[in-house]
Formats: sequence, structure tokens, C-alpha cells
Amino acid sequence: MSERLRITEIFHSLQGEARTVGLPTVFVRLTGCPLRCHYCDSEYAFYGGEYREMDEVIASVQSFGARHVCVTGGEPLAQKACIPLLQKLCDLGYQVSLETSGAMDISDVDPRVSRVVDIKTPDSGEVDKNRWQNLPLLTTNDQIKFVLCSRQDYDWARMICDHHQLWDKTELLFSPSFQQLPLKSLAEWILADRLPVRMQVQLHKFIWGDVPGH
Ligand SMILES: C[S@@+](CC[C@H](N)C(=O)[O-])C[C@H]1O[C@@H](n2cnc3c(N)ncnc32)[C@H](O)[C@@H]1O
Ligand SMILES: Nc1nc2[nH]cc(C(=O)O)c2c(=O)[nH]1
Ligand code: SF4
Ligand SMILES: [Mg+2]
Repeated sequence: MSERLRITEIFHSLQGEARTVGLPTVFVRLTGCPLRCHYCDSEYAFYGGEYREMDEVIASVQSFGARHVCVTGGEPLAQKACIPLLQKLCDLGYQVSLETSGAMDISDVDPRVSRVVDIKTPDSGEVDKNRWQNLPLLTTNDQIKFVLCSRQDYDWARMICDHHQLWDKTELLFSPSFQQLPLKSLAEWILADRLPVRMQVQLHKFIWGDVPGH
């Protein structure tokens, strides 16, 4: 039954992260994740959830009347039916993004989807899970994100961008781990080093705090 999805929540909010930040977006949060990042703000999506038919999920998305859909989790690509879900959303004309740890193979994702691949840093505790074979597959329609916990993470992210020549490959997002790395520190490091990256903060947490469903 690969056309069923295990869903934690479907909600309407302002996109808080990445390239379409600030735009009204429907979020589909799939349940379950094989990783355990120390900073994870979505632990409530590790377990539980409800199995829903694909058509039901699509109808729920449509009920909000938004143009943008963000499929997230948990780890969305850990569910087989994520691939057809993304394709159906694109066919319906939505602007679709996918938030993924990049620990799973991204090659079957519909090319119309903007894949936001989070490269896990040493201080996430999950650096060994990075699937480096994903990087050559990325295009300018995709995005790479580093969630940074420390100066050591920042230096590591720079080194990875050099090593894999990511600077001109696609958009690079440097995001502070929420309330762990001071915003001003990260801003000043980026400016001092003249890094061509976008610093991103999680807009929704400034508006609503760190609560589910926003
Ligand atoms: C909850 S995850 C779900 C998608 C996928 N599992 C992943 O890690 O990309 C969505 C995004 O939120 C980021 N995130 C989670 N907790 C965070 C925190 N405390 N501060 C900043 N970003 C965080 C993740 O790194 C990831 O980029
Ligand atoms: N508003 C809002 N924007 C988001 N962008 C990515 C999110 C996520 O949890 O993946 C997220 C989220 O949880 N809320
Ligand atoms: S991969 Fe994503 S959902 Fe899983 S623990 Fe890390 S941040 Fe949380
Ligand atoms: Mg979130």
C-alpha cells in the first residue's frame, strides 16, 4: 500500500525557512525519521501520526487555497509514497519544496520540486548520515542548508563548500540552530569572511514561538 502516507500534521502558515520564506504555504509533515539530530525541533513527528490515503492528503492541501506546498517531517523520503505525493502536487500546479536531511537518495524526486537538502554538521550528532552522492544531483532549482550549532560547525560548513565546490552550484543557506548559536555571531562571521551565502532564521519562531502547527 505505497499510496498511503503516515502524516503528523497538515497546516497553513508562512514559510519560515529557505527561498520562499514569508509566503503563505501548506505544510505536510510526514511521520518518522531515522536520524536524531540533537537540536531537532520536530521530535513530535518521530512517532504516532495517522495513515491517510493519498487522495485525502491532496484534498486536505487543496482546502487551504495556497500556491506553495512544503513537504517536511520527520524525514519525508523515508516513506515510499512521498515520491508520488510530490509528483501529484506538481501536476496540480503547486510550487513544491521538500525539506530533507539528504540521508536518503534524492534522485527520484520530481525535478519540478525544490529540494532543500540539509547537510548534517558534526554538532548535529548525525554527520555520518550525510549521503554525499546526493550533492552532484543538485541544480539551481534546489537549495543546500547547513544548520550550525557552533563556530566549529561554521568552519566545517565552509570546508565542505570548498571541498565539494558548492559555492556556485546552488543557493547556500546558513541557519543558526535555534537559541543555540547567537544570530549576531553568525552574521558577523559571514560578513568577515565575505561568504556568498544566505543567512536564514526561522521566521515562524519569531512570530509564534517554537510550537507545532505553525
Ligand atoms: C524538522 S526538519 C524535517 C526535514 C528533514 N528531516 C531535515 O532534517 O531536513 C526541517 C528543517 O528544520 C531544521 N531544524 C530542526 N531543528 C532546528 C533548530 N532547532 N534550529 C534550526 N533549524 C532546525 C532542520 O535542520 C531541517 O533543515
Ligand atoms: N512556518 C514554518 N515553516 C517551515 N519551514 C520548514 C519547516 C519544517 O519544519 O520543516 C517549517 C515549519 O515547521 N513551519
Ligand atoms: S533529520 Fe530532520 S526530523 Fe530528523 S532528527 Fe534531524 S532535524 Fe529532526
Ligand atoms: Mg519546523
